[in-house]
Amino acid sequence: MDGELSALRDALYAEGREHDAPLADRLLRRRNMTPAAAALVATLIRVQGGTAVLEIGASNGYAALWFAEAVRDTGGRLTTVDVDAARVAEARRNLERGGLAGYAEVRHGDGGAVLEQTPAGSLDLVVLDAERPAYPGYLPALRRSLRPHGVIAVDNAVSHRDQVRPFEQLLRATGEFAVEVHEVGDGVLTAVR
Ligand SMILES: C[S@@+](CC[C@H](N)C(=O)[O-])C[C@H]1O[C@@H](n2cnc3c(N)ncnc32)[C@H](O)[C@@H]1O
Repeated sequence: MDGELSALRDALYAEGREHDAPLADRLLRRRNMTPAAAALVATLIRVQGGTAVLEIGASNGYAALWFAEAVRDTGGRLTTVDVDAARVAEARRNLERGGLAGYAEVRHGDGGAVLEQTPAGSLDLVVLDAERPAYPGYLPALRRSLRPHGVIAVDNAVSHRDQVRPFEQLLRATGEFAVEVHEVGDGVLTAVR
């Protein structure tokens, strides 16, 4: 692993924890994935050889630094989306600092709309790390845009179990996905098609 990239990620993660600690309003927090959860998803991308990866909820690009590194090595590309323009600018800056801007597109907009525009069967892996109540509404577009053996990864599946459960139940009800919840970081749900 690139030592400078690793040091940048460590610094951003520590800075994010410090930034978030005094903030009562969760929408003002960066709420980065834990390193362990981001590393798990990056490993899935590598094992899968995933080249088309979408993250919904970029924040300042912390987790994107993990996913963009993975797609750099698989010969792919990450698209990461955020509704907040200031965060989009930060994510772009951080990907630039990490030398990974060439492997990632940071889009400003609604992740659901981006999913809707994604060609059928084109995505290898989708990371959901935005507003959890919206996830059930993403399911039709996820089913359309994911390729066979594609993966959906959802953060906070343990820390916010009750908010993720409706989506988990819908995924299981399709009968199309092997669904597991991993007790890594804040909990990562994986659904493999
Ligand atoms: C938990 S943070 C993402 C953290 C990021 N994945 C990381 O690990 O560094 C959630 C982000 O989702 C964004 N967000 C909320 N609703 C969204 C939507 N509908 N589409 C795209 N981004 C959204 C918020 O602005 C916020 O930056």
